[in-house]
Amino acid sequence: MDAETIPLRLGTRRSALAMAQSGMVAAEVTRRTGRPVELVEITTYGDTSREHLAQIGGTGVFVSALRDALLAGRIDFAVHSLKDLPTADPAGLCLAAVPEREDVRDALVAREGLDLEGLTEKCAGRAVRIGTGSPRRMAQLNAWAAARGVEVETVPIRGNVDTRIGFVHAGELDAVVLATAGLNRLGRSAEISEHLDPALMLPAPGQGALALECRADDTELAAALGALDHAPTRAAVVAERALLAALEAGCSAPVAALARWSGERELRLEGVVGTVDGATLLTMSTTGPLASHETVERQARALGLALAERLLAGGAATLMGERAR
Ligand SMILES: NCc1[nH]cc(CCC(=O)O)c1CC(=O)O
Repeated sequence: MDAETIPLRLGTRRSALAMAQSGMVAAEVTRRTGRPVELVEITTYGDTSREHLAQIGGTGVFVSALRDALLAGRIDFAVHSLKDLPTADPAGLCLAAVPEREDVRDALVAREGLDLEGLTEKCAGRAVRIGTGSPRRMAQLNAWAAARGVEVETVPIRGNVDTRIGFVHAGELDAVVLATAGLNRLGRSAEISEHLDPALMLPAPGQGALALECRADDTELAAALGALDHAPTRAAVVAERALLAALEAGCSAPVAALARWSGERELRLEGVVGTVDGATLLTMSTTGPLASHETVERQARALGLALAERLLAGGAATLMGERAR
């Protein structure tokens, strides 16, 4: 067989979201490179464990089995949700492409299609029960509730999108919070009752973006996959992840970050660090007019670092430390 017609093996988790994401990327790789792509299912610890994510150590549980398969040569490339990727660069692998980002916002899926306001009215006299296991979402929901003088009880849940939304249909929860991007990719955007404004709920670093990873020595494939790269998205997630890395926070810490372009050379980065109970939220932002004499990625990273330093000077480490007590 001709090298060009041997299918590329794309490793994917078996969850509906992972399959949807991998299927979309596979089609796009074929469209842009002419290479056929076959999906190879990989089971990760994050899929089999029933423990809460925070308890099994957070970062990387969805990712490491795919990386092992890559390094062992069982697959040629993998698609990850960027927000699930640990910030450390893995030895022997390269980030071949960051495709254009989906909607970055979190979404509320609530009973009777209500929004947050509507829920608080509906549940007058008792706490609104909202399912999420994410310390970042808990912190911001609790802060919102405190500012409004309403009662919200966050309920830790895990499981795939179906399971989570099922708690609402079963009447066990009033709502759940999920990433809009995931729901859109699953064709379930009609179930969203409110897109949460980033001013209320700043998303996780990398949310809505995907990462295509292959072996670093597979330079030909890396170059081919590069056709899917979207430079503005890559710069934005580089800034967000630089902030996360500098705070030394994993996905189990209440940290949010979002970089948005406002013009061709202006990247605005916003970060939130808080306590899970929402009693304190530290929100800061910075805007980088990016110079043309230096690479965008380098400057995006510097932006993330600078904002992290300001957050740390403002007490971010203490706030994150309070989470552990
Ligand atoms: N932590 C799980 C995870 N990783 C990526 C997404 C959604 C897709 C994305 O953000 O790109 C989700 C589910 C969720 O947060 O609702």
